[in-house]
Amino acid sequence: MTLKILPPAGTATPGIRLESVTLSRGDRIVLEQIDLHLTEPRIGVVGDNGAGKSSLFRLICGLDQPQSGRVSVHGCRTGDAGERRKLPRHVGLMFQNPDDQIIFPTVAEELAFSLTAAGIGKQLARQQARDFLAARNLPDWADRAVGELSQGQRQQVCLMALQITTPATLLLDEPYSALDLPSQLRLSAQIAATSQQIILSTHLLDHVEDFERVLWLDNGRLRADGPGREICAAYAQDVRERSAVNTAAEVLQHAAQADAT
Ligand SMILES: Nc1ncnc2c1ncn2[C@@H]1O[C@H](COP(=O)(O)OP(=O)(O)OP(=O)(O)O)[C@@H](O)[C@H]1O
Repeated sequence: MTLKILPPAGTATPGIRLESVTLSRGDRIVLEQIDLHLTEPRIGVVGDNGAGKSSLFRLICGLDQPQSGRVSVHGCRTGDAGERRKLPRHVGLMFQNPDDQIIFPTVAEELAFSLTAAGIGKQLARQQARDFLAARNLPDWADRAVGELSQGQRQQVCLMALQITTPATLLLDEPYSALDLPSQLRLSAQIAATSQQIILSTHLLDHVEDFERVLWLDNGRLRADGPGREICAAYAQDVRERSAVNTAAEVLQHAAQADAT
């Protein structure tokens, strides 16, 4: 094994840095030798199922630690337990499945929890949660039971629970996957109106092809990194080519089976 000596982390450097990061789960390498410096306001992440998109997000928000390399988020090193406690001020993750994120029974309680976790007193947090909903023309959502909301509405609650504490970066893991078309358009507009840095993974390339930067993860490796339009076109072309090869192989297999019978 080659040991790589890394220079001291640039704690004053803004943005998100991954330096020679490798993450394994069991004996499987999930992300391999990833080097990234993420400073653009809108960054997309694309790649097949299992490519490592959610794993990348979990590393950035400090939920997982790499086996080698290091991650820093706006100067906060995720590998340092003391600095990790400050991470929620810098970055928030919206999980792929809202039910993995939501803890509290009502919308106001869920939003207030984000604030108390950030150090705001309970009473003030409750009031700020209600004010936040009212400012979004959703005052009647405050006492709604989260369990009675649709999947799209629960996703909206998750996004608001991140936005209310205004971390510098929002990580959105496949936020469109369960949304109908009107809800996708609503979420797109919400994202466009958000001042924070957004890093968004998706299988729906339309949602990121206008982003200035898109990362293409392929089997745990960074296959390409560049302007959204270019990377999305290259990924779509690759998918088309692979599926043409697979289809041809299936046709040959069926023909061989037919001959054998
Ligand atoms: N808890 C876990 N234990 C073991 N392996 C895991 C675990 N979570 C993810 N993996 C593996 O890590 C790899 C990357 O998974 P990840 O969820 O990051 O992919 P993804 O690109 O987000 O996929 P998808 O598009 O399906 O959400 C996969 O091979 C997956 O099987």
